[in-house]
Amino acid sequence: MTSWKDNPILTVEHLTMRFGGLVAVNDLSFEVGRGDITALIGPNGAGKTTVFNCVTGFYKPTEGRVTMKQAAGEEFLLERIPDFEIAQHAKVARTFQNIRLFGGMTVLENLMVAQHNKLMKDSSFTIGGILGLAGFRNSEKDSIEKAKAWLERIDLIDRADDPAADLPYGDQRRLEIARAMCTNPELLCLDEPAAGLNPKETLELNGLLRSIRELDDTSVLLIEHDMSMVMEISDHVVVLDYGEKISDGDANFVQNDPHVIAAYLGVDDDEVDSVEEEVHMEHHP
Ligand SMILES: Nc1ncnc2c1ncn2[C@@H]1O[C@H](COP(=O)(O)OP(=O)(O)OP(=O)(O)O)[C@@H](O)[C@H]1O
Repeated sequence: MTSWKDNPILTVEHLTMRFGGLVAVNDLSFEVGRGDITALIGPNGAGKTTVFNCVTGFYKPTEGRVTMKQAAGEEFLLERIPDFEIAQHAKVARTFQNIRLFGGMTVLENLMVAQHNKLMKDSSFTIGGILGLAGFRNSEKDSIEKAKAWLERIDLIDRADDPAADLPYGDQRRLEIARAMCTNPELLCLDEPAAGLNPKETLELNGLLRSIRELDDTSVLLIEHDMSMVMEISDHVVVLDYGEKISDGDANFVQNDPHVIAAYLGVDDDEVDSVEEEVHMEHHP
């Protein structure tokens, strides 16, 4: 199954990222299908975060091309545009490994700040606009409505006026995703969204990600170490090891790929054949 090749929202071609002598990502190509949940996995140091940083404009790749194609057909070469434009114009949003909410602001304010760009644009960046012209007022009302709708969805409407830092960890993670969604992304990039979550919180996260795929026309690209979570919700999994792609397919394909098993077990390449035999034996005893 390779449906992601037929209608990709993101196409990564020959991406290479070097840090001095270290090649963190080497000639990597893959697609992210529109409407899919795609996971980027691999052992520690495989290059996953580096790929994310190239896609979201935090790093300029040494070589290669990253193309974002919006639903309306417009294309953006992400390696050529500054990171703030990637969020605003290309409609790619991201979260980070460590939570980056504004802890002293309320839960609601965190979702309002995310919509700051639109608010400022609708007020024509003027003080008059902000001090009460209809455009700004309407826009502000829309922003509040949107924030409220997201708080309902993540079940935090009762905590709207509490400081974000007072929320339990799992709620902060979901608030971060809601904040990213308030920027209306077509592609949402999540860096280890399940890290530190308990099983109940992971289930809630899965529900949220599925609802985003189904209700918001937003495709999801995530890095994750929690394999059961990845296999449960991903339509497509790309596996990296030492900066190179070693497997690419649906969850079932990747789980049974001896190259993946060998990489996670730390087995050398010349032992892959014997791992393959073992995997085969397990499934066809
Ligand atoms: N800014 C940087 N400068 C130098 N080396 C870096 C930099 N960022 C990453 N690296 C190196 O690139 C390689 C890939 O790192 P990266 O963080 O992308 O891997 P990862 O798959 O995300 O790992 P983890 O699962 O541990 O987060 C590692 O060897 C890392 O030390």
